[in-house]
Amino acid sequence: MLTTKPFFKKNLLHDIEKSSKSILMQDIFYKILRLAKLDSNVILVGEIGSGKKRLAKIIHENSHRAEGPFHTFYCLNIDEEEYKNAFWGRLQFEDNHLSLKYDLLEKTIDGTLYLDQFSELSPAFMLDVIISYHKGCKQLFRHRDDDKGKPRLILSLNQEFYHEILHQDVWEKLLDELNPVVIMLPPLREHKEDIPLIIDYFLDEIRTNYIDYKNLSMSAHALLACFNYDWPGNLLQLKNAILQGAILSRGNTIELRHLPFSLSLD
Ligand SMILES: Nc1ncnc2c1ncn2[C@@H]1O[C@H](COP(=O)(O)OP(=O)(O)OP(=O)(O)O)[C@@H](O)[C@H]1O
Repeated sequence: MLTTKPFFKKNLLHDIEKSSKSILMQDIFYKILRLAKLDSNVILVGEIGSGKKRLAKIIHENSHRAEGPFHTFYCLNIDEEEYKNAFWGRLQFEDNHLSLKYDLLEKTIDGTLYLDQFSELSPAFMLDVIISYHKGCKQLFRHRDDDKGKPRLILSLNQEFYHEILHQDVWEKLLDELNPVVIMLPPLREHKEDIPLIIDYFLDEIRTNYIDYKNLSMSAHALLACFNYDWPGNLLQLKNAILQGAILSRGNTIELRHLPFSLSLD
């Protein structure tokens, strides 16, 4: 299903400059918006909690698939049966005949399929998943003479794992099978200039969602500690720290003592 929606949302470029002070991040956003227009598959590489899924959604929302589904398939601890049903199709008896149903692929026709934590799979299983995806699509779209409708794949890879497989055969094979654009997402400590903006965003989210937290703010001392800390768990860790601070401050001003202890050690 093609939509008449513009590829780039109105004022999005302006929004990018507003949402990140880091040249590194702005550059990634510009790249993301350019590739969103295309149908290429994407591999997002980054540390835990660095914003891979959020970026995947931005790609989806700014593509011609925006009106279609965005579906996440979580690869951590998937059992074989679940995987087989998802990609290989399951037999179904309907209207007096047997047919193959591809639940996951059917759910994401005209949309985006996000394979979260893809690097948790063994290399052999990774290739199996991708080959099964191609086979499933071939079956599903066998009556169509083009690729329209085929879900776009976005894979998330943990940064450490990426460095491990970079020189292995499996990486070459993945590139051959997917022909992807690879985007490297920096950890938060490499775009610290965004920390005040991101904290504002999280505070605002809490103020909007919880009536008892309407007056929530953060002291300059606490903000400085957040700025000085390295955030190994990236945006996810920062988000949780702000949430903890909000609760302990009872919706008032978050002081350094309300934040996780590790911030006071820096
Ligand atoms: N630029 C941003 N501004 C505000 N919040 C953000 C930003 N990027 C990510 N987040 C939020 O930070 C949290 C972590 O982001 P996300 O889930 O996208 O990370 P991830 O890299 O996919 O995580 P994981 O490694 O656990 O799969 C989410 O709650 C997300 O909404």
